[in-house]
Amino acid sequence: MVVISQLACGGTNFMINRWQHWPVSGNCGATLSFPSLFHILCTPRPERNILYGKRYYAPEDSLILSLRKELFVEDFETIDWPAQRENIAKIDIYTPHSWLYSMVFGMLDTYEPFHSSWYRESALKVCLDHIKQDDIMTNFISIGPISKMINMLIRWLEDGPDSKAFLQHVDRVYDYIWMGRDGVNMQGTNGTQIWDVSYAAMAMIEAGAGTKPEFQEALRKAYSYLEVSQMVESSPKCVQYYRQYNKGGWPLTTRDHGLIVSDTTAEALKAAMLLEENCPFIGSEVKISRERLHEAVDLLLDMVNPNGGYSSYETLRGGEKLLELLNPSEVFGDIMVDYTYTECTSSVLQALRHFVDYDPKYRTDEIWNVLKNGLGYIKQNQLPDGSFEGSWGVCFTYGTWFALEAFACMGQNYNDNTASMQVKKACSFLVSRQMEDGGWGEKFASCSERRYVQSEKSLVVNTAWALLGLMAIMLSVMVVMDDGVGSVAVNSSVGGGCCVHSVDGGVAVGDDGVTDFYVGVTAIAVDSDGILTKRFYREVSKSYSIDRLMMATGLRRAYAEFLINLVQLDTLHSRIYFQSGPWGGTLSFTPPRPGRSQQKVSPTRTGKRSPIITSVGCGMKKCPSDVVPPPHFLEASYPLNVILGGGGIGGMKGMYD
Ligand SMILES: CC(C)=CCC[C@@H](C)[C@H]1CC[C@@]2(C)[C@@H]3CC[C@H]4C(C)(C)[C@@H](O)CC[C@@]45C[C@@]35CC[C@]12C
Repeated sequence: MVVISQLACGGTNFMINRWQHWPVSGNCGATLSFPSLFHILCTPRPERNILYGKRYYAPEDSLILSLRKELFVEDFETIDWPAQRENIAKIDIYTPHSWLYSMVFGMLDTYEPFHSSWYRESALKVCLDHIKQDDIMTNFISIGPISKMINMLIRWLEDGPDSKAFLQHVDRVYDYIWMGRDGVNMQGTNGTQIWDVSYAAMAMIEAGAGTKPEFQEALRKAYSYLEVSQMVESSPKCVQYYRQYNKGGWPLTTRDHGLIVSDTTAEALKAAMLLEENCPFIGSEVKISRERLHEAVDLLLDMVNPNGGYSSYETLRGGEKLLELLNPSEVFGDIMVDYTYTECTSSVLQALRHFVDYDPKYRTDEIWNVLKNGLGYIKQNQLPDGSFEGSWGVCFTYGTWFALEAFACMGQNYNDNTASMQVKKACSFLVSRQMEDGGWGEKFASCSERRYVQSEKSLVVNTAWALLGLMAIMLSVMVVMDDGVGSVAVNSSVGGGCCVHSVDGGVAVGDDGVTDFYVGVTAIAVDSDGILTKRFYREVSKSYSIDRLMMATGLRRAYAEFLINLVQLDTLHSRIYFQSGPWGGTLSFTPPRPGRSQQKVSPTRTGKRSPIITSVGCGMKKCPSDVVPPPHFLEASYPLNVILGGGGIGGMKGMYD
């Protein structure tokens, strides 16, 4: 197949070379292993081979001529196309062509004038067959926007402008296209619908929406959407066409698209279970049968890679080192096979771990095996500074959040001293990156430079991820509140100063004595690209009052009072006391002293202690000797500055109350 696809194209045709001016270059590729991620991202696709192999030309008309003038600075006819293959703007070269790539294409250039027409014909037939199958399997949406357009062009050329195939393609152009303020745009995927619905449903459940009548309809619809979107059948041809079988899985976007993703399947499965568990009204009309949930588990168990990790669309195939040498894309790295990722693995572990409790009888031993190996895989990914590099969000904050969620779902937390060294290091990493303003901010450049690049100001999304990671692993105390609003989870951190607490009702509370005051209004939502989870944080003030807090968050008075009637903080890893009473005063405490017992805190507070909210201890009484307090954590009295962040528990609840 490799040979066929290479023979089907060549190196010197002007159309192919023209494509090299685009981020996705036009060379044919080395494999047809459908439908790995690199097929979406880059170029080795049969459709290009066909356009080249058949020498399709559009007749020159005035539009084409004027486009040539617009696009090329030099006279089009005089351009030496073969020489342009390596002529790429510096800014676009992320992965330069390898020696192997240049050599192979050099050889193909030489072969091109003498190529065998018979061999080419049969290779093109195979390519066309793959394109047709791609159209059928994706309902003419195709894997991504690039192959979509080229498939469509080929069906136009092969089948004709009035053909059913071409018209079916036209119908699905709108899955990608949208009108933005800057004109017509095409998105990189036909959406992120299932991913979004799963996360949104889980956020609503966390926020307590499951018991609020006004949210029933939305949650019911979310569940129905998951029900209709699950893949119920794998094509019998998936092996023949190099596809991952997809029965039981969920795609990132829609069922029509059909390409399941491991972590989307995991998140959708988790959401379905949580909806059933937390919403009594779910299941009365529409029900995802137990059998279908089993099919989702089967698919996840089947997608595990030998290293214990999970890829996104398919299992790791092919020799990645060799194939990477044939990466033609220039602008992307590590795309030739679907690698394994901390994030995908973490999502799968969370879903499977939840499933074991949901249905303790189904394939339990196999699931535990996958869980154990999966955590082992994640551990291996830890970098010396404690962080985990993410691939699908920015970047170390995102990866570390997912890693911590994986450790947490496997039972590690600070509450009962089960946090491993890896977890401590990961938390230390996050804590060390907390900025003076209390938040976290990691620049996009982290992804390309592969090192943590801090932003000037903290950022909403990064702050949320860091807090979510810390909260996942450090939940330590639950206190039921007297006004029935909810419960409080209080956490302390390894870094010595910053404590991250999560409070049911919309906020997480942290206090490191220098942090600003943030209020999380926590809608879990999806960002403008529809990809990433967000919790919204709003900076309110450095000094605050109940009224401002209420105004900023929409919290009702009793709850706002509770929040700001916090907190006696008995330093690192230690003890939290809650006090009620009028807000005011300062909080004095002694910083942690490595290796020594914690000092008692003497709050200068007014007001009476609540009979209901009692003091609670949370584990360690001794500060571990390796803890170095951050420089700002000095022995002093501080105004009680608090981070209120979007709590993992019940983010939006405060908003409803
Ligand atoms: C290069 C061009 C122009 C288009 C192709 C882009 C697509 C390959 C990618 C656009 C969205 C992606 C990144 C998609 C987004 C969600 C993630 C994820 C968070 C679910 C992740 O965990 C697994 C991989 C993702 C599915 C992604 C894969 C690649 C895109 C579709």
